[in-house]
Amino acid sequence: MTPADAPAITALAASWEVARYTQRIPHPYPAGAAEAFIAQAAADRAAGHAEVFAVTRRDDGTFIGNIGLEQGDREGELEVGYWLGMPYWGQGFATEAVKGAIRHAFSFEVPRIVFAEVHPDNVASCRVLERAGMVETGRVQTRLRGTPVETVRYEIARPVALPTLLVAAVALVDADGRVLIAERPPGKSMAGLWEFPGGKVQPGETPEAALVRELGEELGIDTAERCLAPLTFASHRYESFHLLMPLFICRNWRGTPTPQEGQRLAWVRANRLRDYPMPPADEPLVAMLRDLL
Ligand SMILES: Nc1nc2c([nH]c(=O)n2[C@@H]2O[C@H](COP(=O)(O)OP(=O)(O)OP(=O)(O)O)[C@@H](O)[C@H]2O)c(=O)[nH]1
Repeated sequence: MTPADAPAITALAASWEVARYTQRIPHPYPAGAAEAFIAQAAADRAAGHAEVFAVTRRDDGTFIGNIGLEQGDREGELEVGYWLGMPYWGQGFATEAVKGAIRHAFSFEVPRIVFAEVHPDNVASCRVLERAGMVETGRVQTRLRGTPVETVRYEIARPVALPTLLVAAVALVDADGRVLIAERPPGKSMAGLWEFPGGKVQPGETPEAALVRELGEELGIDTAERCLAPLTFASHRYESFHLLMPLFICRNWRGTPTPQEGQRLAWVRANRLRDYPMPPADEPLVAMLRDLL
């Protein structure tokens, strides 16, 4: 905000429809209040406990409202609050502003949670918070403009960065064009689903070396890195990790694949792979194999 925003604030914040659900906009709106508000915002920002921004229309820079972030009572929590002038309601501006404020808040290390408290009758604002990805977490007894009220609390938590897991996998293809898949044994995650042989790439290992090792350990076969041709890859978000899985194709190996870890094996034509339930990450791979083989 700049002092030049004062006339727009005065004009837009004067309406009761705007002020009624806010904690702080005085009504009627007195002369000098906008200038005082702008000065206070600058002081709060300098002191580091709150930041208030002008919300402006992207195409012409028109001031349309305010959005702010303020330290909550609890450690690691920032409260988001906003208002827009009535001519700018119902056009998605508030949702865009709230999303921007959340992104801004989480660009700093500290906040774990951004929350908002909203009057239950302020249905439009509840929808804005939901569209910005916030969820209702409870009710809070408080006072709004001097009146006791139960507000609705909305929260959004900092997105957790998922580790990327590198797993190498291979489609072993026999002379009849069938592909080998293995069933994940009971007790493992996703037990009962069928997958391509392979496993996690260990630190310091290449995907090819990991596969040569895994094929020995899991299937008792010998293969050479030069017999592994890159085919495609899967990139899939699981709940606790993001899987990055190069899929190789191999038609040459020594020995007969034999389960070394009690897993069931199946040689399947590419167009029958659909009959075997596979992990979600594998679905696009199956389509590619069907086209290839
Ligand atoms: N080998 C293989 N793994 C796959 C496929 N699709 C897929 O989502 N994965 C996932 O990639 C990871 C493979 O890791 P892994 O085989 O080394 O490990 P695991 O889950 O059997 O457990 P472990 O750590 O006890 O060996 C698992 O989370 C598995 O669910 C696939 O087609 N082949």
